[in-house]
Amino acid sequence: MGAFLKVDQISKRFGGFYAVNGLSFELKQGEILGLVGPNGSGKTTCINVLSGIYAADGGTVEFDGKMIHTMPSYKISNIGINRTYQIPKCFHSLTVKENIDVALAHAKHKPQVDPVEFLELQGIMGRNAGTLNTAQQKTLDLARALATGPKLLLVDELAAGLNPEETESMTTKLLHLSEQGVSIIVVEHLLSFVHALTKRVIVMNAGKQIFEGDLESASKDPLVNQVYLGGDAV
Ligand SMILES: Nc1ncnc2c1ncn2[C@@H]1O[C@H](COP(=O)(O)OP(=O)(O)OP(=O)(O)O)[C@@H](O)[C@H]1O
Repeated sequence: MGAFLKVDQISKRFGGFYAVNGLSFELKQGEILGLVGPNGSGKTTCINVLSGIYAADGGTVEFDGKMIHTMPSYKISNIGINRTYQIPKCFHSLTVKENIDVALAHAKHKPQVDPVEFLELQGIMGRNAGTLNTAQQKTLDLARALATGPKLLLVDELAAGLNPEETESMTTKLLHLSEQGVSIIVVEHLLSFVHALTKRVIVMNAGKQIFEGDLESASKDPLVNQVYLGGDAV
């Protein structure tokens, strides 16, 4: 199968500073890619460009046969890319049900899974999102993304704030989505989570890719060790 997502030399700068600087990679349908690297290396900015939060200053992004790098975020969402946020972006004054209903109302694709059942949210549907703990808000953020039936799901530090049991459960769920054909990019500091999800990671530093391969090989790479891992990958 060919590339479903083709990112070619994308750049994003803030003033004169390049947060992402000539990043290229491809992703197949149903594939999971880990995007890792030190703080400030450009991972979230990459996700922000792919989801249309920022327009790229250079380069192209092709998704499912369409060039999307100049599209606004709502159009990108409509064609099947959706995401979670490092700090979940649910509506705090709405209930969990209302939050999911808003996403369902805007969905252009049938969800692959029922987000409520899949993420086991039945017990908190009447709670206001603002009263949820971090793990619950992250799960709700994911539910809202899944309600849109994404073909490409971008998850930004989903495991941060989850306990080991919740992390394991999240791993199983993301693997299930990938088996359903959903491509997933996982931005993550918790490398054991990434390791459980995929053999393919890109290590970023200063806006550029410095390594592509599996985490075990990354741990043996001198540059990755120098800037990021300190010799301890998984
Ligand atoms: N809106 C913005 N305005 C100015 N600088 C920004 C903006 N967003 C990100 N940056 C800068 O771009 C660089 C990359 O940030 P980014 O959040 O993409 O890194 P990251 O790899 O996701 O980091 P972390 O792992 O800490 O989340 C950082 O130096 C950051 O300060």
